[in-house]
Amino acid sequence: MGLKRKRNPAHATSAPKHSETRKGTHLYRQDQARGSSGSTGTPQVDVKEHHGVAWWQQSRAQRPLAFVPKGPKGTKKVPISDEELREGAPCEVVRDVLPKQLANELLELLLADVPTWQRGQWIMFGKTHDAPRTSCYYSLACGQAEAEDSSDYKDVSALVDRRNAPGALREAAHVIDGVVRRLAKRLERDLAPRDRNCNGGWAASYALANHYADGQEAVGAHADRLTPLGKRPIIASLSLGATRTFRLKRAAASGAAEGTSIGGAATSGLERSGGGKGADSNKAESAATSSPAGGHIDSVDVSLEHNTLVIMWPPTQEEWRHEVPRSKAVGRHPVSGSARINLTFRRLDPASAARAPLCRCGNQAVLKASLNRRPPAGNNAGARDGQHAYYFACDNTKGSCGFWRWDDEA
Ligand SMILES: O=C(O)CCC(=O)C(=O)O
Ligand SMILES: [Fe+2]
Repeated sequence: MGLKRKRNPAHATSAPKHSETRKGTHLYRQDQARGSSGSTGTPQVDVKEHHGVAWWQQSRAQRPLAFVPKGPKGTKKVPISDEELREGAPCEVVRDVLPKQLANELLELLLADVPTWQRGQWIMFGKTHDAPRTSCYYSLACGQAEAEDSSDYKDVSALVDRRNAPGALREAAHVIDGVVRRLAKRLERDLAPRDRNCNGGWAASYALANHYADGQEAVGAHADRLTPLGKRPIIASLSLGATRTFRLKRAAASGAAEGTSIGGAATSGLERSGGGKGADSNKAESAATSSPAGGHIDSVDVSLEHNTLVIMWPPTQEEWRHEVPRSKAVGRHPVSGSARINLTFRRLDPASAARAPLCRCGNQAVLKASLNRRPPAGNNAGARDGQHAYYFACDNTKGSCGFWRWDDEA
């Protein structure tokens, strides 16, 4: 706090520009350029040029970060621009989001904290497994971590503890709140009323931190829990350290049948869908339907470089799944090496958490979105945004009691 930092253009324009003159940038970019010839973790691309400029000559701002699969098997990756990503998927990337010095300081500070983070656990067929990453919650609610109700969290596991965010993390959250609110202006009417700028705008109340020591650590395909965040949440995801691939797929395109639900998968259950074991293998599934022109995207890989923010706008958690697959090609960072830290900035919606009924097991049921989008006859579930029907269901991974109820919130 209180440190003088250079102003970042990302905070002032909707298409942040890379500053060639920013102090300290030059050295770092040389390092990135070295990495880009082989080890940035960027997906293998079959083209050498994008928008007429050779790959290695492109500045960080021009270099495409998003790639869609092409060809019948989806093995080729075609770069798309930031605008094409924004048009084809409900998410966008902001490069160099934090002042460089703050991003580096935050990385070092969190790396020092990492040995105290814990592995979440998940249960499959009655067996408990350790998550392939370590995690921790940082509360941004003004030093209130102890006072908050632990049942409000549970994105990961009751095992993962919460602590008050250090100053640099609060400062980063403040910058990110501002960036999200600025970019949210054009989406105002698609946002949940609580997040609209006319109601004061979105602000993160906590950050879920994940540490991936190397390319063997991952998170499987999932949607983040709606229960603690409410319907149509905004989630802002900051990457620090090594470069990894963030894969987004439409839930319907990843094999979900009509009526399939999404949005209730706890991170503790993520590995069920493949992140634990060679998640790269599901690459080809939706390849044929992705448009490199950006009009319609079913699947996209985003290369997450140090200090890049991905904003998942609604309805990402309702309609898409995201993952960080295992990978041999991790783009090393000068400070963290092969390790990557991710912070997902989220806003708790205590009213949403409080509405979840108890299932017959006596646990809080989870809120899920139905992908078939049809509110049931005679029920106003889903009528509020006209897009999704929502329901509550038992979340007991050791054996469901079968509890299920439409959410009829008007
Ligand atoms: O590491 C990432 O980029 C994603 C993490 C994530 O999806 C989660 O914590 O829910
Ligand atoms: Fe997630």
